[in-house]
Amino acid sequence: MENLQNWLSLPPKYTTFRINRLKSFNSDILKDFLTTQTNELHTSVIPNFYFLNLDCLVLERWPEDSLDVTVEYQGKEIIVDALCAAAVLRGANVFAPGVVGLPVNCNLNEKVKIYGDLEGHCKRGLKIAYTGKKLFVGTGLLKMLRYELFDNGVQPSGIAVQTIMPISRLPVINEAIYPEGVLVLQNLPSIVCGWVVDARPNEYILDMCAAPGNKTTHLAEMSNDEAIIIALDKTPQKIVKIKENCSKQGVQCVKAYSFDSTKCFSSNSTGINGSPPYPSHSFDKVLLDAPCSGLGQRPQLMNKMTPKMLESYKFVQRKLMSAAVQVLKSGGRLIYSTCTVTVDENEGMVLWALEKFPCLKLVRADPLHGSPGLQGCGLSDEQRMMVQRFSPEIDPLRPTEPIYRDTIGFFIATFTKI
Ligand SMILES: C[S@@+](CC[C@H](N)C(=O)[O-])C[C@H]1O[C@@H](n2cnc3c(N)ncnc32)[C@H](O)[C@@H]1O
Repeated sequence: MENLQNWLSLPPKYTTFRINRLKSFNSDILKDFLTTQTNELHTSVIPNFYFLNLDCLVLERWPEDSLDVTVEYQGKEIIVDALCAAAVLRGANVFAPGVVGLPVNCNLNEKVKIYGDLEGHCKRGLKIAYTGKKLFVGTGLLKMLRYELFDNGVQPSGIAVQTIMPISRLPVINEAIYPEGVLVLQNLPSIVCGWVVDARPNEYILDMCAAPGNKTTHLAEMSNDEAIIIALDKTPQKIVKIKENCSKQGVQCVKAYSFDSTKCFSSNSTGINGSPPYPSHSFDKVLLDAPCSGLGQRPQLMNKMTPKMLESYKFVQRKLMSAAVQVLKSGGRLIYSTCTVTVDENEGMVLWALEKFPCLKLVRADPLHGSPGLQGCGLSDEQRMMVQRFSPEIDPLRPTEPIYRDTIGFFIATFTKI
């Protein structure tokens, strides 16, 4: 447990991007960008990068002895909320809504020290030094002044601080260095989840909880935009995001609808060419990337999850799984995933589904890159070996490569319908 807690409090040592297979990728753009940053930081070492499985770009952090990022040089302090601080540790800039405190006499482009408010106690708009529990996460250049952030009566947007260097030493890099839609910032296990679905041309695929569409677009791209993909999400505003992402990435084979997927099955439905609900045995593949407690996110600097909230997720997951089983064709594949570490939402859901639906059979969630399922949670060793859990432990049953143990916490299981 202590090992897991430590792991969750730190960011992964890599940044991963998915490369859009529908567009062309030129690695010289990345090399040039890193060379420029390297010169600006007065070092001579360029961070290493490489590819996994053609569509996954892995970018390492600056080696320890190439940069001294621990020195807190003189500079004014900007206070950001814990989520924003976590993003900075992963190499992001500071966006305006994340800023909670900034001294009055700052100038544009002034160097600042970025601190994360660890307890959420800093009052928005604080002008004086914050004395609560805070964590130094990096340095940056101020791009917005106080009046833009707090005083002009509108919700601020845009970059407030351009991060120079997070203490994690991860390169500050985002999708914008490439033409639109070429790169997608995506965690490694989420990319693996796409590989597990393995979308092919002409397959009917349902993505039940799809927003913002990172996996939907991955599936579309791996099928060469030739699968027939239905993307559902309960929240109407999020459908706009899915459509935007499809359009940015040049994806056309996706139809997105705002719908509660627990109700996506109806025996009265006429077919799958329009909006939901759908008849039974409609889809070759169903991806259930379930709403979950999200406890696998890294780094986690603060978490306000209550035991009651934690308990609640399995109920909606069960309803979604029940609908998924109905709309899946016999012989089809159902891929269940979460970005959390709790047994209830992962191994517990597999056990529940196998017991509740005798027509379901657990199969290997290939390609297997994560560790086996947890021991002592009711799954046999054979079943543990079929699922993948992304976590820091080394399991002798299937030791995994270091990069797959330094990801966010994640879980993937695959079923087929008999
Ligand atoms: C883990 S996120 C999905 C991430 C997405 N698959 C991706 O890779 O970009 C879970 C999503 O489920 C949606 N959701 C929650 N309950 C739902 C329901 N009953 N029906 C459909 N979508 C739901 C949430 O709005 C949220 O966008």
